[in-house]
Amino acid sequence: MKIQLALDRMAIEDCIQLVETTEKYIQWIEVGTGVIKEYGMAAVRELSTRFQGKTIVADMKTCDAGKHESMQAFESGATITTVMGFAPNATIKQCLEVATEYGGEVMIDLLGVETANRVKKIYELGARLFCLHVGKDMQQNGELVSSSLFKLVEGLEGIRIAAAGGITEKTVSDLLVAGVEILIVGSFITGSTEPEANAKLFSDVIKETII
Ligand SMILES: O=C([C@H](O)CO)[C@H](O)[C@H](O)COP(=O)(O)O
Repeated sequence: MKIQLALDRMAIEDCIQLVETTEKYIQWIEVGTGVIKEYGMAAVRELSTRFQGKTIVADMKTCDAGKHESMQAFESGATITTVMGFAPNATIKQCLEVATEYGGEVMIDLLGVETANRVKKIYELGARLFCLHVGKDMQQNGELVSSSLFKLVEGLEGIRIAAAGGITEKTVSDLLVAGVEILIVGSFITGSTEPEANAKLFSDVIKETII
């Protein structure tokens, strides 16, 4: 089980400060798409250099130019890069090939993917790390990561499942029980006036659920 702290839509200084405040409780650091769009790969370089004990996820959300963008992520110190599940197979394949070359991994972001058949195809390309994702805009309509999303990955052997989208201390236990291994949490921690307390609470609930 891993907690991935999603750093999004904030200044690089705030990203650093948030990780320093919460690092006892988190294992993976997501350099969010918004942060990458603001600062470029310098953000990934900065966070991977500062927090060498952590797994760095570059949330590239690649949907084309798979080879180039994955190389950018790994060359900048990322351990994992993300590619959209609706990207062309050729793009996903390139990302997976580059990850193998660099000894990294690819997380398939299933935002916008609606059928298990599509996920099976991606699995056949070699992907093993999938993220069930309810996007920011969908959250505004009251949507949450729910059991219906798990149907997308049902029956796929040897995969690891991540989940993202408005996860809080109230929803994390059900996700763990449903088989999520990587719990991606953003606003619950980063949008809080007490990020350390919320990170601790999140981690405590997980520990209690696992026991
Ligand atoms: O990936 C994310 C989103 O698409 C914005 O780029 C978020 O980092 C992810 O959803 C986690 O954030 P919260 O929903 O705030 O927990």
